[in-house]
Amino acid sequence: VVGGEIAKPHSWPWQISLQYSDLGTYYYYCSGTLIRPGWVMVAAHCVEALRKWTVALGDHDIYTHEGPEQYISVSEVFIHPNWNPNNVAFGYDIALLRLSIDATLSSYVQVATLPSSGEILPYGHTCYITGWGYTETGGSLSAQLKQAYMPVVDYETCSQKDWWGSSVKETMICAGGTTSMSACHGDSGSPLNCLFNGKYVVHGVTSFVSPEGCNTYKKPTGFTRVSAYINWINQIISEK
Ligand SMILES: CC(C)C[C@H](NC(=O)C(F)(F)F)C(=O)N[C@@H](C)C(=O)Nc1ccc(C(F)(F)F)cc1
Repeated sequence: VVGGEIAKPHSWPWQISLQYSDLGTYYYYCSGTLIRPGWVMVAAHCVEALRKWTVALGDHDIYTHEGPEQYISVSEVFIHPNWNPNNVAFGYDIALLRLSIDATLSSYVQVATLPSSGEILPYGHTCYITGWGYTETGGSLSAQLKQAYMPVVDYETCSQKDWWGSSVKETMICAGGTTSMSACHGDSGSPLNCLFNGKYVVHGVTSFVSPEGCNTYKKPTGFTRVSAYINWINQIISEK
């Protein structure tokens, strides 16, 4: 997350970090959102590699063990069938991870609220991106969870040719792009938390930033629009 500030610890209790272990060492890889006690929503581009994934819940500083963390292994990965690893512009950058056991819910670990199917946010709607990704293009991960205000940019604006043009689809959400805040590498899969009647609803899954740099003018961060995938999510969760 470029810009913004360090989040108040555990104020985004559905935020998870996706780690993989290699010879006993854990590596932070991506972020995600707890959507059921036994299910996590991430970006498809995070889980293409066949790895032993572990989800860390109740985390704030990814490098120190502070107490409330739960580490749960992933038993199955469901990548959206239409995801094309060679073209993030097609969309479908969403995947679901089945946890080997259900997370224990507490004030540190909560399930996110998802939007209703087809819900579209208006231009300027208040959202926050949260994540441990790079704090600058070419920088490094943030040890502590960060948050940044990212107002929604509607499809009409975001698909203009000097913005993302035809690379953005209606199954995506654009946010930021004219402020000093953006997602950055490592924020992949992070939730876009949008205020609705005083509650935060997770409307986006962090998908892409400009190859020219994370916070590029008129290249807002691209998110998978969760409300376009509610039926798929419910189908996977109910039958598995
Ligand atoms: C691995 C990538 C698919 C996603 C990767 N995502 C991220 O770094 C994050 F954290 F913002 F989610 C990214 O944006 N990487 C940059 C370097 C990139 O490739 N951006 C990008 C590429 C193509 C388009 C296209 F095709 F849609 F125009 C848009 C952005």
